[in-house]
Amino acid sequence: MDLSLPNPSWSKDMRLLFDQFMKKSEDGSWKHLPSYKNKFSRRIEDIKVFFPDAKLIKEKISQAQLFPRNFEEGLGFEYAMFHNHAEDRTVCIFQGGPYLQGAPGFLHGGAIATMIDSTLGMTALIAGGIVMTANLNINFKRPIPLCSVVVINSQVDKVEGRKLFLSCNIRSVDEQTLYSEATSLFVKLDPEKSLT
Ligand SMILES: CCCCCCCC/C=C\CCCCCCCC(=O)SCCNC(=O)CCNC(=O)[C@H](O)C(C)(C)COP(=O)(O)OP(=O)(O)OC[C@H]1O[C@@H](n2cnc3c(N)ncnc32)[C@H](O)[C@@H]1OP(=O)(O)O
Repeated sequence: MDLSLPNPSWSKDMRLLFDQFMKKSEDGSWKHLPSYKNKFSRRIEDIKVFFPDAKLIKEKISQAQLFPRNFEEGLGFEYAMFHNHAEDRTVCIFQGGPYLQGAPGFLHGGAIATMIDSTLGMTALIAGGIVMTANLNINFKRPIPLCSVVVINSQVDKVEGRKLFLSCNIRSVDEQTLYSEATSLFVKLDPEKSLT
Protein backbone atom coordinates (compact mmCIF):
# COMPACT_ATOMS: atom_id res chain seq x y z
CA MET A 1 0.00 0.00 0.00
CA ASP A 2 1.33 3.44 -0.99
CA LEU A 3 1.80 5.22 2.36
CA SER A 4 2.42 8.62 0.74
CA LEU A 5 -1.29 9.16 0.06
CA PRO A 6 -3.55 11.29 2.30
CA ASN A 7 -4.93 9.63 5.44
CA PRO A 8 -7.15 10.96 8.26
CA SER A 9 -4.10 12.01 10.33
CA TRP A 10 -3.07 14.59 7.72
CA SER A 11 -3.72 18.21 8.67
CA LYS A 12 -5.42 20.70 6.35
CA ASP A 13 -2.02 22.10 5.32
CA MET A 14 -0.75 18.60 4.40
CA ARG A 15 -3.80 17.89 2.25
CA LEU A 16 -3.67 21.34 0.61
CA LEU A 17 0.00 20.92 -0.31
CA PHE A 18 -0.59 17.38 -1.55
CA ASP A 19 -3.48 18.53 -3.75
CA GLN A 20 -1.35 21.44 -5.07
CA PHE A 21 1.47 19.10 -6.10
CA MET A 22 -0.92 16.52 -7.56
CA LYS A 23 -2.38 19.35 -9.66
CA LYS A 24 1.16 20.36 -10.75
CA SER A 25 1.77 16.73 -11.68
CA GLU A 26 -1.10 16.75 -14.18
CA ASP A 27 1.12 18.18 -16.95
CA GLY A 28 3.89 15.71 -16.12
CA SER A 29 6.36 18.35 -14.84
CA TRP A 30 6.10 16.88 -11.34
CA LYS A 31 5.73 13.21 -10.42
CA HIS A 32 4.31 11.85 -7.18
CA LEU A 33 6.73 9.26 -5.75
CA PRO A 34 4.92 6.35 -4.10
CA SER A 35 6.37 5.06 -0.83
CA TYR A 36 5.93 1.62 0.71
CA LYS A 37 6.64 -0.02 4.05
CA ASN A 38 8.81 -2.74 2.58
CA LYS A 39 8.80 -2.56 -1.18
CA PHE A 40 11.88 -1.09 -2.87
CA SER A 41 11.48 1.37 -5.69
CA ARG A 42 14.02 -0.86 -7.43
CA ARG A 43 14.08 -4.59 -7.91
CA ILE A 44 15.54 -6.13 -4.77
CA GLU A 45 17.94 -8.07 -7.03
CA ASP A 46 19.48 -4.78 -8.23
CA ILE A 47 20.16 -3.85 -4.61
CA LYS A 48 21.18 -7.29 -3.33
CA VAL A 49 24.20 -7.36 -5.66
CA PHE A 50 25.73 -4.66 -3.46
CA PHE A 51 25.06 -6.47 -0.21
CA PRO A 52 26.99 -9.77 -0.31
CA ASP A 53 25.43 -11.11 2.89
CA ALA A 54 22.33 -11.93 0.82
CA LYS A 55 21.59 -14.61 3.40
CA LEU A 56 20.89 -11.86 5.94
CA ILE A 57 18.70 -10.04 3.44
CA LYS A 58 16.85 -13.27 2.54
CA GLU A 59 16.18 -14.30 6.14
CA LYS A 60 15.28 -10.84 7.40
CA ILE A 61 13.68 -9.33 4.34
CA SER A 62 10.20 -10.35 5.50
CA GLN A 63 10.59 -8.21 8.63
CA ALA A 64 12.47 -5.33 6.97
CA GLN A 65 10.60 -2.05 6.77
CA LEU A 66 11.64 1.36 5.54
CA PHE A 67 12.45 3.13 8.81
CA PRO A 68 10.27 6.25 8.37
CA ARG A 69 7.35 4.05 7.30
CA ASN A 70 7.07 1.88 10.38
CA PHE A 71 5.11 4.15 12.69
CA GLU A 72 1.35 3.89 13.13
CA GLU A 73 -0.67 6.38 11.09
CA GLY A 74 -0.14 9.97 12.23
CA LEU A 75 2.27 9.17 15.07
CA GLY A 76 5.58 9.32 13.20
CA PHE A 77 6.62 10.41 9.74
CA GLU A 78 3.70 11.45 7.54
CA TYR A 79 5.18 12.53 4.22
CA ALA A 80 4.85 12.56 0.46
CA MET A 81 7.53 13.27 -2.14
CA PHE A 82 7.24 14.80 -5.61
CA HIS A 83 10.04 14.90 -8.16
CA ASN A 84 10.65 17.44 -10.92
CA HIS A 85 12.84 15.74 -13.54
CA ALA A 86 13.61 18.88 -15.54
CA GLU A 87 14.91 20.67 -12.43
CA ASP A 88 16.46 17.51 -10.87
CA ARG A 89 14.80 18.34 -7.59
CA THR A 90 12.50 16.71 -5.10
CA VAL A 91 9.98 18.28 -2.73
CA CYS A 92 8.88 16.44 0.39
CA ILE A 93 5.86 17.60 2.38
CA PHE A 94 6.30 16.35 5.93
CA GLN A 95 4.14 16.31 9.07
CA GLY A 96 6.09 15.00 12.07
CA GLY A 97 3.87 13.18 14.58
CA PRO A 98 3.94 13.13 18.40
CA TYR A 99 6.23 10.08 18.62
CA LEU A 100 9.04 12.14 17.06
CA GLN A 101 9.46 14.52 19.99
CA GLY A 102 12.90 15.80 21.00
CA ALA A 103 12.67 18.98 23.08
CA PRO A 104 9.14 19.34 24.54
CA GLY A 105 6.82 20.30 21.71
CA PHE A 106 9.48 20.12 18.99
CA LEU A 107 10.83 17.50 16.56
CA HIS A 108 13.88 15.43 17.53
CA GLY A 109 16.98 16.34 15.50
CA GLY A 110 17.34 12.69 14.44
CA ALA A 111 13.80 12.73 13.06
CA ILE A 112 14.61 15.85 11.06
CA ALA A 113 17.83 14.19 9.84
CA THR A 114 15.83 11.12 8.80
CA MET A 115 13.56 13.12 6.53
CA ILE A 116 16.51 15.10 5.16
CA ASP A 117 18.42 11.85 4.44
CA SER A 118 15.35 10.25 2.86
CA THR A 119 14.55 13.24 0.63
CA LEU A 120 18.17 13.80 -0.42
CA GLY A 121 18.50 10.01 -0.80
CA MET A 122 15.51 9.80 -3.09
CA THR A 123 16.83 12.72 -5.17
CA ALA A 124 20.24 11.06 -5.40
CA LEU A 125 18.67 7.69 -6.17
CA ILE A 126 16.73 9.12 -9.12
CA ALA A 127 19.81 10.97 -10.40
CA GLY A 128 22.44 8.31 -9.73
CA GLY A 129 20.94 4.87 -9.17
CA ILE A 130 21.84 2.77 -6.12
CA VAL A 131 23.54 5.26 -3.82
CA MET A 132 24.44 5.54 -0.17
CA THR A 133 24.91 8.57 2.02
CA ALA A 134 28.62 9.25 2.55
CA ASN A 135 28.34 12.61 4.29
CA LEU A 136 25.44 14.68 5.67
CA ASN A 137 25.82 18.12 7.25
CA ILE A 138 22.79 19.77 8.81
CA ASN A 139 22.33 23.26 10.22
CA PHE A 140 19.32 23.35 12.52
CA LYS A 141 18.29 27.02 12.33
CA ARG A 142 14.90 26.95 14.12
CA PRO A 143 13.19 24.15 16.08
CA ILE A 144 10.34 22.49 14.15
CA PRO A 145 7.07 22.40 16.13
CA LEU A 146 5.73 18.89 16.64
CA CYS A 147 2.77 18.04 14.34
CA SER A 148 3.46 21.03 12.11
CA VAL A 149 3.77 20.68 8.32
CA VAL A 150 7.06 21.61 6.62
CA VAL A 151 8.36 21.54 3.06
CA ILE A 152 11.75 20.02 2.22
CA ASN A 153 13.28 21.22 -1.06
CA SER A 154 16.16 19.04 -2.24
CA GLN A 155 18.35 19.24 -5.35
CA VAL A 156 21.44 17.80 -7.01
CA ASP A 157 24.16 20.47 -7.05
CA LYS A 158 27.04 18.62 -8.71
CA VAL A 159 27.99 15.14 -9.97
CA GLU A 160 31.62 14.05 -10.17
CA GLY A 161 31.96 10.43 -11.28
CA ARG A 162 30.31 8.33 -8.57
CA LYS A 163 29.98 11.34 -6.23
CA LEU A 164 26.69 13.23 -6.11
CA PHE A 165 26.62 16.48 -4.11
CA LEU A 166 23.13 17.52 -2.99
CA SER A 167 21.61 20.17 -0.75
CA CYS A 168 18.21 20.84 0.75
CA ASN A 169 16.35 23.18 3.06
CA ILE A 170 13.28 22.84 5.26
CA ARG A 171 10.82 25.74 5.29
CA SER A 172 7.41 26.45 6.78
CA VAL A 173 4.39 26.14 4.50
CA ASP A 174 4.27 29.96 4.13
CA GLU A 175 8.02 29.85 3.33
CA GLN A 176 8.61 32.55 5.98
CA THR A 177 10.62 30.33 8.33
CA LEU A 178 13.84 28.55 7.38
CA TYR A 179 14.02 25.62 9.82
CA SER A 180 17.03 23.64 8.56
CA GLU A 181 19.46 23.42 5.69
CA ALA A 182 21.78 20.59 4.74
CA THR A 183 24.49 19.58 2.31
CA SER A 184 25.42 16.00 1.50
CA LEU A 185 27.54 13.65 -0.51
CA PHE A 186 26.00 10.46 -1.89
CA VAL A 187 28.19 7.84 -3.57
CA LYS A 188 26.90 5.58 -6.32
CA LEU A 189 27.73 2.00 -5.31
CA ASP A 190 30.38 0.22 -7.34
CA PRO A 191 29.37 -3.41 -8.00
CA GLU A 192 33.08 -4.32 -8.10
CA LYS A 193 33.58 -3.13 -4.51
CA SER A 194 32.28 -4.98 -1.48
CA LEU A 195 30.67 -2.73 1.08
CA THR A 196 31.54 -4.84 4.11
C1 LIG B 1 21.21 1.16 -0.14
C2 LIG B 1 20.09 2.11 -0.63
C3 LIG B 1 19.29 1.46 -1.76
C4 LIG B 1 18.01 2.10 -1.85
C5 LIG B 1 17.24 1.56 -3.05
C6 LIG B 1 15.70 1.44 -2.68
C7 LIG B 1 14.95 2.75 -2.51
C8 LIG B 1 14.15 2.88 -1.20
C9 LIG B 1 13.23 4.04 -1.23
C10 LIG B 1 13.39 5.19 -0.56
C11 LIG B 1 14.47 5.48 0.36
C12 LIG B 1 15.08 6.86 0.09
C13 LIG B 1 16.53 6.70 -0.28
C14 LIG B 1 17.32 6.16 0.87
C15 LIG B 1 18.79 6.27 0.56
C16 LIG B 1 19.55 5.58 1.65
C17 LIG B 1 20.69 6.44 2.11
C18 LIG B 1 21.22 5.93 3.40
O1 LIG B 1 20.67 6.20 4.42
S1 LIG B 1 22.60 4.94 3.36
C19 LIG B 1 22.93 4.69 5.09
C20 LIG B 1 24.07 5.54 5.62
N1 LIG B 1 25.24 5.41 4.81
C21 LIG B 1 26.04 4.30 4.88
O2 LIG B 1 25.81 3.38 5.65
C22 LIG B 1 27.19 4.27 3.92
C23 LIG B 1 28.48 3.78 4.61
N2 LIG B 1 29.61 4.11 3.74
C24 LIG B 1 29.93 3.28 2.72
O3 LIG B 1 29.40 2.22 2.54
C25 LIG B 1 31.04 3.76 1.81
O4 LIG B 1 31.84 4.72 2.46
C26 LIG B 1 30.48 4.40 0.50
C27 LIG B 1 29.63 3.36 -0.22
C28 LIG B 1 29.65 5.63 0.84
C29 LIG B 1 31.65 4.80 -0.36
O5 LIG B 1 32.50 3.69 -0.46
P1 LIG B 1 33.15 3.27 -1.86
O6 LIG B 1 34.22 2.29 -1.55
O7 LIG B 1 32.11 2.89 -2.86
O8 LIG B 1 33.78 4.60 -2.43
P2 LIG B 1 35.13 5.34 -1.91
O9 LIG B 1 36.20 4.96 -2.87
O10 LIG B 1 35.38 5.15 -0.47
O11 LIG B 1 34.71 6.87 -2.15
C30 LIG B 1 34.36 7.31 -3.47
C31 LIG B 1 34.68 8.79 -3.48
O12 LIG B 1 33.85 9.47 -2.50
C32 LIG B 1 34.69 10.13 -1.55
N3 LIG B 1 34.10 10.00 -0.23
C33 LIG B 1 33.59 8.87 0.34
N4 LIG B 1 33.11 9.14 1.56
C34 LIG B 1 33.33 10.47 1.78
C35 LIG B 1 33.04 11.37 2.85
N5 LIG B 1 32.44 10.95 3.97
N6 LIG B 1 33.41 12.67 2.71
C36 LIG B 1 34.00 13.10 1.58
N7 LIG B 1 34.31 12.32 0.52
C37 LIG B 1 33.96 11.02 0.63
C38 LIG B 1 36.05 9.40 -1.63
O13 LIG B 1 37.08 10.28 -1.19
C39 LIG B 1 36.13 9.10 -3.11
O14 LIG B 1 36.44 10.29 -3.76
P3 LIG B 1 37.56 10.30 -4.99
O15 LIG B 1 36.94 9.36 -6.02
O16 LIG B 1 38.82 9.75 -4.41
O17 LIG B 1 37.60 11.73 -5.43
